[in-house]
Amino acid sequence: MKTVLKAENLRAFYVLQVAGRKKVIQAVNGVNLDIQEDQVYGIAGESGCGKTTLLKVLFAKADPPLQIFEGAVYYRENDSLLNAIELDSEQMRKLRWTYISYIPQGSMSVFNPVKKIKSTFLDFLQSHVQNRVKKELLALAEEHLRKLGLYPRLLDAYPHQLSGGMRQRVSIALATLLSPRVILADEPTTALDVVAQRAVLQLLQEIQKQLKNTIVLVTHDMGIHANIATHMVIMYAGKIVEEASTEEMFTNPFHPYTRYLINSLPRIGDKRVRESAPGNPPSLVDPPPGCAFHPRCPEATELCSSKQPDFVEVSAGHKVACWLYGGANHGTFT
Ligand SMILES: Nc1ncnc2c1ncn2[C@@H]1O[C@H](COP(=O)(O)OP(=O)(O)OP(=O)(O)O)[C@@H](O)[C@H]1O
Repeated sequence: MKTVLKAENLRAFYVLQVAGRKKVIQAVNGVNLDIQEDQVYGIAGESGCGKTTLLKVLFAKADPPLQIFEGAVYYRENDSLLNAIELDSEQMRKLRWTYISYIPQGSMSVFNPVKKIKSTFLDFLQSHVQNRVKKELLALAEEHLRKLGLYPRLLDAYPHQLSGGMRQRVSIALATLLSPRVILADEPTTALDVVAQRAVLQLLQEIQKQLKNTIVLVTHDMGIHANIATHMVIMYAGKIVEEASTEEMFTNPFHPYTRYLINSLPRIGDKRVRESAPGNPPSLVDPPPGCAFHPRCPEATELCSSKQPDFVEVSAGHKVACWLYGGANHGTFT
Protein backbone atom coordinates (compact mmCIF):
# COMPACT_ATOMS: atom_id res chain seq x y z
CA MET A 1 0.00 0.00 0.00
CA LYS A 2 1.09 3.53 -0.75
CA THR A 3 1.09 6.62 1.44
CA VAL A 4 -1.41 9.21 0.13
CA LEU A 5 -1.18 11.72 2.95
CA LYS A 6 1.55 12.20 5.47
CA ALA A 7 2.02 14.66 8.32
CA GLU A 8 5.38 15.24 9.91
CA ASN A 9 5.72 16.91 13.29
CA LEU A 10 2.84 19.30 12.62
CA ARG A 11 2.39 22.20 14.98
CA ALA A 12 -0.49 24.58 14.27
CA PHE A 13 -1.68 27.08 16.87
CA TYR A 14 -4.38 29.75 17.08
CA VAL A 15 -2.69 33.02 17.99
CA LEU A 16 -5.11 35.51 19.54
CA GLN A 17 -4.88 38.90 21.18
CA VAL A 18 -7.15 38.92 24.22
CA ALA A 19 -7.37 42.18 26.21
CA GLY A 20 -4.04 43.24 24.77
CA ARG A 21 -2.33 39.94 25.70
CA LYS A 22 -1.20 37.19 23.37
CA LYS A 23 -3.05 33.88 23.80
CA VAL A 24 -1.76 30.80 21.98
CA ILE A 25 -4.04 27.74 21.64
CA GLN A 26 -1.89 24.70 20.86
CA ALA A 27 -4.54 22.86 18.84
CA VAL A 28 -2.21 20.61 16.80
CA ASN A 29 0.95 19.96 18.73
CA GLY A 30 3.48 17.63 17.11
CA VAL A 31 1.29 15.34 14.99
CA ASN A 32 2.75 12.60 12.78
CA LEU A 33 0.49 10.59 10.47
CA ASP A 34 1.13 8.18 7.63
CA ILE A 35 -2.18 7.57 5.83
CA GLN A 36 -2.33 4.81 3.23
CA GLU A 37 -4.47 4.55 0.11
CA ASP A 38 -7.76 2.64 -0.08
CA GLN A 39 -9.06 2.87 3.48
CA VAL A 40 -11.31 4.72 5.90
CA TYR A 41 -8.95 6.36 8.38
CA GLY A 42 -10.69 7.49 11.56
CA ILE A 43 -9.59 10.31 13.85
CA ALA A 44 -11.31 10.15 17.24
CA GLY A 45 -11.18 12.20 20.43
CA GLU A 46 -13.26 14.46 22.66
CA SER A 47 -14.58 17.81 21.51
CA GLY A 48 -11.89 20.48 21.47
CA CYS A 49 -8.88 18.11 21.18
CA GLY A 50 -7.89 19.56 17.78
CA LYS A 51 -9.50 17.24 15.20
CA THR A 52 -11.03 19.96 13.01
CA THR A 53 -7.84 22.01 13.18
CA LEU A 54 -5.82 18.98 12.11
CA LEU A 55 -8.10 18.49 9.06
CA LYS A 56 -7.70 22.15 8.09
CA VAL A 57 -3.93 21.81 8.22
CA LEU A 58 -4.02 18.56 6.23
CA PHE A 59 -6.02 20.50 3.62
CA ALA A 60 -3.22 23.12 3.77
CA LYS A 61 -5.77 25.76 4.67
CA ALA A 62 -4.67 27.63 7.75
CA ASP A 63 -6.40 31.00 7.86
CA PRO A 64 -5.67 33.46 10.68
CA PRO A 65 -5.75 33.22 13.63
CA LEU A 66 -4.53 29.69 12.83
CA GLN A 67 -0.83 29.53 12.00
CA ILE A 68 1.34 26.58 11.04
CA PHE A 69 4.54 26.89 13.07
CA GLU A 70 6.32 23.68 12.17
CA GLY A 71 6.11 20.50 10.15
CA ALA A 72 5.08 19.26 6.73
CA VAL A 73 1.99 17.81 5.03
CA TYR A 74 2.83 15.56 2.09
CA TYR A 75 0.56 14.65 -0.85
CA ARG A 76 1.62 11.95 -3.30
CA GLU A 77 2.02 12.99 -6.91
CA ASN A 78 3.09 10.09 -9.12
CA ASP A 79 5.91 8.62 -7.08
CA SER A 80 7.02 11.64 -5.14
CA LEU A 81 5.69 13.38 -2.07
CA LEU A 82 4.90 17.13 -2.32
CA ASN A 83 4.92 19.29 0.79
CA ALA A 84 1.51 21.00 0.52
CA ILE A 85 2.48 23.70 2.97
CA GLU A 86 5.20 24.93 0.62
CA LEU A 87 3.06 24.94 -2.55
CA ASP A 88 1.92 28.27 -4.02
CA SER A 89 -1.77 29.05 -4.36
CA GLU A 90 -1.97 27.99 -8.03
CA GLN A 91 -0.32 24.60 -7.35
CA MET A 92 -2.64 24.12 -4.38
CA ARG A 93 -5.71 25.11 -6.43
CA LYS A 94 -4.91 22.29 -8.87
CA LEU A 95 -4.66 19.72 -6.10
CA ARG A 96 -7.70 20.78 -4.10
CA TRP A 97 -10.82 18.81 -5.04
CA THR A 98 -8.91 16.71 -7.61
CA TYR A 99 -6.35 15.18 -5.22
CA ILE A 100 -7.79 16.14 -1.85
CA SER A 101 -11.24 17.37 -0.89
CA TYR A 102 -12.79 18.58 2.32
CA ILE A 103 -16.31 18.11 3.65
CA PRO A 104 -16.70 20.72 6.40
CA GLN A 105 -18.92 20.44 9.46
CA GLY A 106 -22.49 21.56 8.66
CA SER A 107 -23.61 21.22 5.04
CA MET A 108 -25.57 24.50 5.02
CA SER A 109 -22.31 26.46 4.82
CA VAL A 110 -21.41 24.72 1.54
CA PHE A 111 -24.39 26.04 -0.44
CA ASN A 112 -25.62 29.52 -1.22
CA PRO A 113 -29.02 29.70 0.54
CA VAL A 114 -30.57 31.88 -2.19
CA LYS A 115 -29.38 29.81 -5.15
CA LYS A 116 -30.38 26.39 -6.42
CA ILE A 117 -28.02 23.50 -5.63
CA LYS A 118 -27.37 23.37 -9.39
CA SER A 119 -25.61 26.72 -9.34
CA THR A 120 -23.06 25.58 -6.70
CA PHE A 121 -22.32 22.44 -8.76
CA LEU A 122 -21.93 24.52 -11.93
CA ASP A 123 -19.67 27.14 -10.28
CA PHE A 124 -17.53 24.32 -8.96
CA LEU A 125 -17.27 22.49 -12.29
CA GLN A 126 -16.68 25.69 -14.29
CA SER A 127 -13.67 26.51 -12.13
CA HIS A 128 -12.14 23.04 -12.51
CA VAL A 129 -13.20 21.52 -15.84
CA GLN A 130 -12.08 23.19 -19.06
CA ASN A 131 -13.63 23.24 -22.55
CA ARG A 132 -17.13 22.11 -21.60
CA VAL A 133 -20.33 24.07 -22.09
CA LYS A 134 -22.87 24.50 -19.30
CA LYS A 135 -25.12 21.70 -20.57
CA GLU A 136 -22.24 19.21 -20.55
CA LEU A 137 -21.21 20.23 -17.03
CA LEU A 138 -24.75 19.79 -15.81
CA ALA A 139 -24.83 16.33 -17.40
CA LEU A 140 -21.61 15.49 -15.50
CA ALA A 141 -23.22 16.60 -12.22
CA GLU A 142 -26.37 14.56 -12.94
CA GLU A 143 -24.35 11.48 -13.85
CA HIS A 144 -22.32 11.79 -10.65
CA LEU A 145 -25.44 12.02 -8.47
CA ARG A 146 -26.94 9.02 -10.26
CA LYS A 147 -23.76 6.99 -9.68
CA LEU A 148 -24.06 7.73 -5.98
CA GLY A 149 -27.71 6.67 -5.88
CA LEU A 150 -29.03 10.25 -5.57
CA TYR A 151 -31.75 11.79 -7.74
CA PRO A 152 -30.45 14.29 -10.35
CA ARG A 153 -33.54 16.43 -9.75
CA LEU A 154 -32.01 17.41 -6.38
CA LEU A 155 -30.01 19.91 -8.42
CA ASP A 156 -33.18 21.94 -8.93
CA ALA A 157 -33.83 22.35 -5.22
CA TYR A 158 -32.84 25.22 -2.96
CA PRO A 159 -30.71 24.16 0.03
CA HIS A 160 -33.51 24.85 2.56
CA GLN A 161 -35.86 22.50 0.65
CA LEU A 162 -33.69 19.49 1.50
CA SER A 163 -33.56 17.69 4.86
CA GLY A 164 -30.29 17.99 6.80
CA GLY A 165 -29.33 14.44 5.87
CA MET A 166 -30.06 14.89 2.18
CA ARG A 167 -28.20 18.21 2.10
CA GLN A 168 -25.22 16.50 3.70
CA ARG A 169 -25.30 13.75 1.07
CA VAL A 170 -25.44 16.34 -1.71
CA SER A 171 -22.49 18.20 -0.16
CA ILE A 172 -20.56 14.91 -0.12
CA ALA A 173 -21.46 14.42 -3.81
CA LEU A 174 -20.12 17.91 -4.53
CA ALA A 175 -16.82 17.24 -2.74
CA THR A 176 -16.33 14.02 -4.69
CA LEU A 177 -17.23 15.26 -8.20
CA LEU A 178 -13.61 15.17 -9.34
CA SER A 179 -12.80 11.74 -7.85
CA PRO A 180 -10.26 12.93 -5.25
CA ARG A 181 -7.73 10.43 -3.89
CA VAL A 182 -8.28 11.71 -0.36
CA ILE A 183 -11.50 12.99 1.22
CA LEU A 184 -11.33 14.78 4.56
CA ALA A 185 -14.73 14.50 6.26
CA ASP A 186 -15.34 16.53 9.43
CA GLU A 187 -18.11 15.14 11.66
CA PRO A 188 -20.28 14.38 8.58
CA THR A 189 -23.14 12.98 10.66
CA THR A 190 -23.32 15.60 13.42
CA ALA A 191 -26.85 16.79 14.17
CA LEU A 192 -28.48 14.08 12.02
CA ASP A 193 -30.96 11.49 13.25
CA VAL A 194 -29.88 7.84 13.15
CA VAL A 195 -31.58 7.07 9.83
CA ALA A 196 -29.97 10.05 8.10
CA GLN A 197 -26.66 9.18 9.77
CA ARG A 198 -26.77 5.70 8.31
CA ALA A 199 -27.52 7.04 4.81
CA VAL A 200 -24.56 9.46 5.00
CA LEU A 201 -22.18 6.76 6.23
CA GLN A 202 -23.37 4.33 3.57
CA LEU A 203 -22.76 6.98 0.93
CA LEU A 204 -19.20 7.57 2.18
CA GLN A 205 -18.54 3.84 2.15
CA GLU A 206 -19.99 3.52 -1.35
CA ILE A 207 -17.75 6.35 -2.61
CA GLN A 208 -14.70 4.77 -0.99
CA LYS A 209 -15.54 1.44 -2.62
CA GLN A 210 -16.11 3.01 -6.06
CA LEU A 211 -13.00 5.23 -6.05
CA LYS A 212 -10.75 3.00 -3.92
CA ASN A 213 -9.52 6.22 -2.34
CA THR A 214 -8.97 7.19 1.28
CA ILE A 215 -11.51 8.86 3.54
CA VAL A 216 -10.11 10.59 6.60
CA LEU A 217 -13.09 10.61 8.92
CA VAL A 218 -13.18 12.88 11.96
CA THR A 219 -15.82 12.12 14.56
CA HIS A 220 -15.97 11.99 18.35
CA ASP A 221 -18.44 9.08 17.95
CA MET A 222 -16.55 5.84 18.57
CA GLY A 223 -19.59 3.85 17.36
CA ILE A 224 -19.15 5.33 13.89
CA HIS A 225 -15.44 4.51 13.86
CA ALA A 226 -16.26 0.94 14.91
CA ASN A 227 -18.67 0.71 11.99
CA ILE A 228 -16.75 2.18 9.10
CA ALA A 229 -13.11 2.98 9.89
CA THR A 230 -10.51 0.42 8.90
CA HIS A 231 -7.63 2.13 10.69
CA MET A 232 -7.75 4.78 13.39
CA VAL A 233 -5.93 7.20 15.64
CA ILE A 234 -6.96 8.70 18.97
CA MET A 235 -6.24 12.38 19.55
CA TYR A 236 -5.88 14.03 22.95
CA ALA A 237 -4.93 17.65 23.64
CA GLY A 238 -3.50 18.26 20.17
CA LYS A 239 -1.50 15.02 19.99
CA ILE A 240 -2.01 11.52 18.62
CA VAL A 241 -1.90 9.15 21.60
CA GLU A 242 -2.76 5.80 19.98
CA GLU A 243 -2.86 4.27 16.50
CA ALA A 244 -3.97 0.82 15.32
CA SER A 245 -6.30 -1.00 12.95
CA THR A 246 -9.87 -0.40 14.13
CA GLU A 247 -10.31 -4.04 15.09
CA GLU A 248 -7.15 -4.01 17.17
CA MET A 249 -8.07 -0.65 18.76
CA PHE A 250 -11.42 -1.99 19.95
CA THR A 251 -10.25 -5.44 21.04
CA ASN A 252 -6.97 -4.42 22.64
CA PRO A 253 -6.92 -0.70 23.53
CA PHE A 254 -3.76 0.34 25.38
CA HIS A 255 -4.07 3.98 26.36
CA PRO A 256 -6.25 4.54 29.47
CA TYR A 257 -7.96 7.39 27.56
CA THR A 258 -8.82 5.07 24.64
CA ARG A 259 -10.20 2.54 27.11
CA TYR A 260 -12.51 5.20 28.54
CA LEU A 261 -13.70 6.18 25.05
CA ILE A 262 -14.51 2.56 24.24
CA ASN A 263 -16.02 1.76 27.64
CA SER A 264 -18.38 4.71 27.41
CA LEU A 265 -20.09 3.12 24.39
CA PRO A 266 -23.48 1.52 25.13
CA ARG A 267 -23.74 -2.25 24.56
CA ILE A 268 -26.97 -4.14 24.00
CA GLY A 269 -27.88 -6.20 27.07
CA ASP A 270 -25.18 -4.67 29.26
CA LYS A 271 -26.93 -2.54 31.87
CA ARG A 272 -23.82 -1.49 33.79
CA VAL A 273 -23.24 2.25 34.12
CA ARG A 274 -20.95 3.37 31.29
CA GLU A 275 -17.73 4.92 32.44
CA SER A 276 -16.32 7.99 30.74
CA ALA A 277 -13.02 9.74 31.47
CA PRO A 278 -13.19 11.66 34.76
CA GLY A 279 -12.65 15.42 34.79
CA ASN A 280 -12.54 17.76 31.84
CA PRO A 281 -10.31 18.07 28.76
CA PRO A 282 -7.23 20.18 29.52
CA SER A 283 -6.61 23.75 28.44
CA LEU A 284 -4.72 23.89 25.15
CA VAL A 285 -3.29 27.27 26.16
CA ASP A 286 -1.41 25.78 29.06
CA PRO A 287 -1.54 21.98 28.70
CA PRO A 288 -0.43 19.85 31.66
CA PRO A 289 3.27 18.91 31.70
CA GLY A 290 4.30 15.32 30.86
CA CYS A 291 1.42 13.25 29.48
CA ALA A 292 -1.49 15.71 29.07
CA PHE A 293 -3.92 12.99 30.21
CA HIS A 294 -2.18 12.39 33.56
CA PRO A 295 -4.49 14.60 35.71
CA ARG A 296 -7.45 12.41 34.60
CA CYS A 297 -5.66 9.08 34.50
CA PRO A 298 -6.25 6.57 37.31
CA GLU A 299 -3.00 4.81 36.44
CA ALA A 300 -0.74 7.87 36.33
CA THR A 301 2.62 7.73 38.11
CA GLU A 302 5.04 10.51 38.96
CA LEU A 303 6.84 9.99 35.66
CA CYS A 304 3.61 10.73 33.74
CA SER A 305 3.35 14.19 35.27
CA SER A 306 6.92 15.17 34.45
CA LYS A 307 7.92 13.59 31.16
CA GLN A 308 6.04 13.18 27.90
CA PRO A 309 5.90 9.54 26.74
CA ASP A 310 7.23 8.66 23.28
CA PHE A 311 4.91 7.27 20.61
CA VAL A 312 6.05 3.65 20.72
CA GLU A 313 5.12 0.61 18.60
CA VAL A 314 4.06 -1.93 21.22
CA SER A 315 2.80 -4.63 18.86
CA ALA A 316 2.76 -4.84 15.04
CA GLY A 317 1.13 -1.67 13.72
CA HIS A 318 -0.17 -0.69 17.18
CA LYS A 319 1.45 2.44 18.64
CA VAL A 320 0.75 4.28 21.85
CA ALA A 321 2.11 7.24 23.79
CA CYS A 322 1.82 6.01 27.38
CA TRP A 323 4.42 5.22 30.04
CA LEU A 324 2.54 2.02 30.91
CA TYR A 325 3.64 0.47 27.61
CA GLY A 326 6.73 0.12 25.53
CA GLY A 327 9.26 -0.25 28.38
CA ALA A 328 12.75 0.08 27.01
CA ASN A 329 11.46 1.28 23.63
CA HIS A 330 10.83 4.73 25.09
CA GLY A 331 13.50 7.08 23.87
CA THR A 332 14.17 5.09 20.71
CA PHE A 333 11.20 6.47 18.76
CA THR A 334 10.16 10.02 18.11
N1 LIG B 1 -11.06 30.00 14.95
C1 LIG B 1 -10.59 29.71 16.17
N2 LIG B 1 -10.03 30.66 16.94
C2 LIG B 1 -9.55 30.38 18.15
N3 LIG B 1 -9.54 29.15 18.72
C3 LIG B 1 -10.08 28.16 18.01
C4 LIG B 1 -10.64 28.37 16.70
N4 LIG B 1 -11.12 27.18 16.23
C5 LIG B 1 -10.87 26.28 17.22
N5 LIG B 1 -10.25 26.86 18.28
C6 LIG B 1 -9.80 26.19 19.51
O1 LIG B 1 -8.84 25.20 19.15
C7 LIG B 1 -9.01 24.02 19.93
C8 LIG B 1 -9.23 22.82 19.02
O2 LIG B 1 -10.47 23.01 18.34
P1 LIG B 1 -10.99 22.02 17.20
O3 LIG B 1 -12.25 22.60 16.65
O4 LIG B 1 -9.88 21.73 16.28
O5 LIG B 1 -11.31 20.72 18.06
P2 LIG B 1 -12.23 19.47 17.71
O6 LIG B 1 -11.59 18.28 18.32
O7 LIG B 1 -12.50 19.43 16.26
O8 LIG B 1 -13.56 19.81 18.48
P3 LIG B 1 -15.06 19.88 17.94
O9 LIG B 1 -15.44 18.48 17.65
O10 LIG B 1 -15.80 20.48 19.09
O11 LIG B 1 -15.01 20.78 16.73
C9 LIG B 1 -10.18 24.31 20.89
O12 LIG B 1 -9.62 24.76 22.10
C10 LIG B 1 -10.93 25.42 20.19
O13 LIG B 1 -11.59 26.24 21.13
